[in-house]
Amino acid sequence: MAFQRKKIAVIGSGFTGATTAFILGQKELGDVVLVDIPQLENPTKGKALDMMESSPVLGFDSNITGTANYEDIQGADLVIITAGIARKPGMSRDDLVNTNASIMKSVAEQVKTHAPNSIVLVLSNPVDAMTYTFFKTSGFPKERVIGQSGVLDTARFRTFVAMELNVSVEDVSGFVLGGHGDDMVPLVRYSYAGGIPLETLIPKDRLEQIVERTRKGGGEIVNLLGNGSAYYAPAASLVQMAEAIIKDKKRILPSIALLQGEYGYNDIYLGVPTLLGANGIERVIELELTADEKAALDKSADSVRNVMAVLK
Ligand SMILES: NC(=O)C1=CN([C@@H]2O[C@H](COP(=O)(O)OP(=O)(O)OC[C@H]3O[C@@H](n4cnc5c(N)ncnc54)[C@H](O)[C@@H]3O)[C@@H](O)[C@H]2O)C=CC1
Ligand SMILES: O=C([O-])CC(=O)C(=O)O
Repeated sequence: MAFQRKKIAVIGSGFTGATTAFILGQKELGDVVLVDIPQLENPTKGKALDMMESSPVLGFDSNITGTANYEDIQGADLVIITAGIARKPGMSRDDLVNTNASIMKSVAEQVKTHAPNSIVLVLSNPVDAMTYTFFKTSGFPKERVIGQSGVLDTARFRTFVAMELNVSVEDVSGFVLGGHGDDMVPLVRYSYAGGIPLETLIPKDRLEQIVERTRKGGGEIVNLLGNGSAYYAPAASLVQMAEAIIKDKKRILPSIALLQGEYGYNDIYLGVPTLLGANGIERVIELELTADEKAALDKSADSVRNVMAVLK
């Protein structure tokens, strides 16, 4: 049987979208269609062509094209949504809600029309509420509408722990639950370096500082950049989720998933451990939480609900 390359649409050709397209291409996960608004048609085409021209040097054969025409995403297997405004210093992610909700609704209509069978990864902030907005507008089944936060938040936690211990990041595992805001819940109890519980390797007060830095990790980059937000680590995180789906790897990764009773919550998109494979979210994994951990998760869920209330 002929090999059929996957078609991946990346909506939004800004910092995160362009970086995501470039990594997807380099990893040959499929052919990439980068989409932006008509006013940015030429720059979007230019970015895509520039990436294509790197392919002989880097040695990849994925096609990367740019467009402002949603018809070009026809039949996409995977759609990654990065469209929307990013925050600047002094803003919270929640300040983006009204602008990005209207962008998300219009993108969802286009995806529903042109890529009705796709699996969708949402990045745009505030991402828990934006994933819910896509879900409601598109009518797609919940397992095909997935938000990205936990892979990034966990990557930040792992980076800080590896820096603290001066060990390989590869040996550090972490676990972040909840909404993608400053009250996200890094679960230290489930975090290890080389299989050794972190609580036995790092003093409690230092671990608390690392947890706090993780919670505010997005803001730390916003303050350093001055005019936008993180994009290398967010793009890498999207690609890890995309790879799990495209290669049906059945990876256990944190995703923003629709909860219908899991962890005691209903009708809310929230970051939880999931199994990611060819069908999207194939399972939400429920963990036993201590009373303190559950209280922290409740607080994070309340913050997400407050943002969702603005939309209703
Ligand atoms: N969930 C997460 O972990 C993260 C979320 N983000 C969020 O991702 C979003 C994008 O961030 P950046 O790429 O840095 O912003 P950016 O401003 O560089 O790019 C956004 C792009 O979306 C485009 N766009 C707007 N409306 C569109 C539409 N209807 N169709 C197609 N494209 C459209 C804009 O023209 C712009 O090129 C922001 O909301 C940001 O807060 C960023 C990093 C991490
Ligand atoms: O902080 C932001 O606005 C972008 C984001 O979500 C992150 O980098 O975690």
